[in-house]
Amino acid sequence: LLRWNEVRYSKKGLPPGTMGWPLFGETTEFLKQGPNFLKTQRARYGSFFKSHILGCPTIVSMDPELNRYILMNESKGLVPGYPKSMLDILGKCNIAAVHGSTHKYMRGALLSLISPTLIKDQLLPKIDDFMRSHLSNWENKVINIQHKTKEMAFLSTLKQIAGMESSSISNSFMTEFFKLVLGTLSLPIDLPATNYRRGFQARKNIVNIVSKILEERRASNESYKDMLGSLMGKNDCKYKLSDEEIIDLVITLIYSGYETVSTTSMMAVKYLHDHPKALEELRKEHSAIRESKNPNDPIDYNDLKSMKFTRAVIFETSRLATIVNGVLRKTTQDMELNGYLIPKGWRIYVYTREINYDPFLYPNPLIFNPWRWLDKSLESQNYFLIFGGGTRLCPGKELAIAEISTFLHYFVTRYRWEEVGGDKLMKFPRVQAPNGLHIRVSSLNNN
Ligand code: HEM
Repeated sequence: LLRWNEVRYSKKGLPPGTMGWPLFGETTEFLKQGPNFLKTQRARYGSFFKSHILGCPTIVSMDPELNRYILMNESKGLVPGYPKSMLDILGKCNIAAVHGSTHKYMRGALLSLISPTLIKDQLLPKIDDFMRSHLSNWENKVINIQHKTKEMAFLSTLKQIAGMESSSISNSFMTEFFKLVLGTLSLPIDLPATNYRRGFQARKNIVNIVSKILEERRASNESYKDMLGSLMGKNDCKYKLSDEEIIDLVITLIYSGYETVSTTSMMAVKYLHDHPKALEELRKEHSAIRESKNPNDPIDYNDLKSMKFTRAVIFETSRLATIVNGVLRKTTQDMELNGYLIPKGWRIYVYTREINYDPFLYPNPLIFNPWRWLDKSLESQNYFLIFGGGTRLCPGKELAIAEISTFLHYFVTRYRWEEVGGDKLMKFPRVQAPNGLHIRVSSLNNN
């Protein structure tokens, strides 16, 4: 069977590599050995090789320059190639499902909600208000920081979208959203009790919740200063979206920022715990900001811009933990890439993980060293792909930094913490603590 499968994919012009077993390909090796499997294949076949993973013939590209080229050239037929379960559940107007002019329009609508001016005037005050109360009364408790950061990422975004505080609606929305996330990461098997079926049902429930909010708002004639308010704005909004598009945009916003922001926050807590010098420097930055204010004054935009070391901690955490291993594209036509012929419909795994550990780009790459990012030019290098690149460069980058920075502000100025210990951390295929990451928290002022 192995041989037959290799012959089947031995078309002239394809990149080197192996295809594994019919149907399953090399998925087991990929999931079990993760990055090591890809590194071994690279050692054998170079930085551009073929494989068959997660149900699809796939080209793995690990070359930084080629990766950038692929991300810049969507118009040549290199469109997002996310799995079916993800696209089904996130909706057909979801940003990853649309291309060309529709993508431009949806992206424009999204960017209009998170511009620097809006972050400054509307979003940051909401984020501050949320973090201030979310991070209260943690002292003298054992906290599962993974759970808390997940709640935080979801509820803080919901507040920005619909001005919603913790309530029965936001809690049922959160329960449904967690099911939706699991569904997008599952195999698309539509049978009762599968995560896929549950995720799909959760989507329907979320559509109902948001539709109801839209109806109520239309009936009330009030104007709302939040993202939904802008999207529904009749005359002053440049982007006119249907209800279906508004709902899919809401799901896009929550989904894209959820795991990225929560996991980066959790891993920052982990790395800061393990590196007291970095924690001391970070605390110094935040204490100085706090001392210049009254206890109830919020963090403002100038404070945020002054948090140079915090920004460095966020980048170093994203780099070292590799929260995003890479992004997926697929070919819409047969095409030539890097001197090879790639058939239509093949997936391309733009694998960026190894760049993060390249000793020439990041000396001592396995050491947590936020100071390296104080050299601002590192952030604008061509190989910096932590937030993607090209036409789909993460539009939420600065918003994510605002959220994580505000979280860290209240966390390090209010508390000290130690790990309870023994919690397992997985780095691949997703960064997560399967049984939670537990910390014992005490008040900073009690010592
Ligand atoms: C540390 C936090 C974050 C990281 C590391 C991150 C990373 C990324 C990456 C790598 C991509 C490129 C995906 C691709 O090319 O297929 C991306 C796209 C995207 N991100 Fe983020 N992201 C973060 C936070 C956020 C937040 C808070 C939002 C909310 C607004 C967001 C919204 C999006 C959207 C909508 C896209 C798709 C853009 C498009 O297709 O045009 N991200 N992000």
